[in-house]
This record gives sequence, structure tokens and C-alpha cells, in this order.
Amino acid sequence: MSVRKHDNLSGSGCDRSCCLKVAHLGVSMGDQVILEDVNFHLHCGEITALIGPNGAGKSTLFRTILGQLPHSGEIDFQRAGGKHTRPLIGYVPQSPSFDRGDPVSVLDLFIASIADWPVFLPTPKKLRERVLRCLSRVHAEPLVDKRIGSLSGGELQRVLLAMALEPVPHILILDEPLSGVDIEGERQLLDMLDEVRQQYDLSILLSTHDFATLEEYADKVILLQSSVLKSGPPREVLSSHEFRDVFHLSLGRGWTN
Ligand SMILES: Nc1ncnc2c1ncn2[C@@H]1O[C@H](COP(=O)(O)OP(=O)(O)OP(=O)(O)O)[C@@H](O)[C@H]1O
Repeated sequence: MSVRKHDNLSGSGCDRSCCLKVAHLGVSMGDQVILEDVNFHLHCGEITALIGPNGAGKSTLFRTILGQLPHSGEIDFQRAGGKHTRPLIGYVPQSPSFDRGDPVSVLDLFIASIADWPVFLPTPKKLRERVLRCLSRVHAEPLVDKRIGSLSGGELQRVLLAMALEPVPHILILDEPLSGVDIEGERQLLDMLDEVRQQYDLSILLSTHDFATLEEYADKVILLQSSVLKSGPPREVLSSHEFRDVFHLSLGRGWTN
């Protein structure tokens, strides 16, 4: 597996280009406080894993960063060089399901997403070539004419990833990309994320319930339960008492904090 982590990128300080700063973020729905005083920074070229139990607010946080939910506090994007702009965000939603018999092909779905062209008309050669170029970013060109409903979990994630990378965003957000993907598909997807992160200096934020691979691919882990309980290098977070408490793990050898 080729996933490599950047050295010394996991600190919370902004000693290198800072992509996204979330400060004192709060989200409420009706009487329910979903997120409260959430603070963290994302950096270019880093993979950050967001973990937390069911209902912790991970998807809500993503939707808020995507601008879909009203919130208090600040979400600020700053480019290298200090310019504040609105970030371009690529988003891969949580396990969208497609009917197995659905006739829509990968090409159809892609065209509906990136171009203003009716899918019932023959696809112009240039448009097909553009889709193939996009799919090539995740080595998925052979999937172009496959029906969406016939894709495996890992193949579907790769197609959705290719769609999220067109145009290439500043920040890539993936909501539980590893769920419904077998071990082989998981490896391929993580390698792919590592590749695009390096190629485009992307900041990647993904949520996961799979802690086994965190140390291998994540530069930083954020443990969320309404607010950030712990953040830092994977080992530090996974061995913390906050992690144990949230996931109701009993003390055993190896838990040091
Ligand atoms: N549209 C909504 N209206 C009211 N409450 C909501 C809404 N969406 C989410 N919630 C609540 O917000 C809380 C956080 O939900 P969210 O989906 O963000 O959690 P999550 O960490 O992504 O969970 P999971 O790991 O199960 O996907 C939950 O209590 C949920 O019921």
C-alpha cells in the first residue's frame, strides 16, 4: 500500500498553508443543539479523519461547511498567501444507493453532473473524452459505460470521487467513503485519496467508523461529539481517554493516556 503521511503536519498551529479554519461553530435544529463550539483547522495536502459515534454530528458538520445549514461561529478559507476566498469544495455523500436495474450509465451520471447536455441525446465525442479524462484521475476509465447499479461499492466510490474532483476543488469532503466497500476496495480508495491529495495538494476531510487504518493514512484525527473532544495525530487520539470514554472501551494494554 502506498499511503504515506506527511511529516510533522498534525499540529493545530498554522505553520504551513492553512486551508480552512472553523472557529466556535454552532448548529442547532429546533431545540436540539447538534454542534457546539467546534474548532479546528484543515491544511492543504493533509488527510483529516473525522470520527465520532452515531449521531455525533459528523454529517451535520459537513453540510454546514458546504453552506447548507445556518450556523453560528466562523468558517474561513484562506489560500496560501493569505487571500480569503470562498473555497471550492468537492463532496462525496454517504452511500448513495442506486437501483440494480437502473439503466443510467456512469457516462450519463457524469454528464448530468458536469455538463448542460441532455443525456437522452447522443454524447458528443468531446464530452465523452472529458468524462474519460475525469475518470482517469481515479483510474476508472473502464467503468465509463457500466450501469451505475451494477458497480461494486468501491467502484461507485471511485466514480463519485472522480465527479467530486471535477473541477479540482480546494477541499474534498467524503462522508463515510469506506462503508460498504470491501477490504480490497478500501485499500484502492485510500491509495487513490493519497494520490490525489499529493497531486493537487488537496485538503481531504473524511468521516469514518473504521479505526484500523487511521494510523496508515490520516495525518490528523478529529474526535467529535457535538464539539471536538480531541484532535491530533491518530495514535494520540486513539489512545486518549476521550476516545475510550466515547466508544465505551474498557482499559487494556496499549491504552496509555
Ligand atoms: N434535519 C434534521 N433535523 C433534526 N435533527 C437532525 C437533522 N439532521 C440530523 N439531525 C440530528 O443531528 C444529530 C447528528 O446527526 P448527524 O447525521 O450529523 O450525525 P453523524 O455523526 O453523521 O451520525 P452517523 O455516524 O450515524 O452518520 C442527530 O441527533 C440527528 O438526529
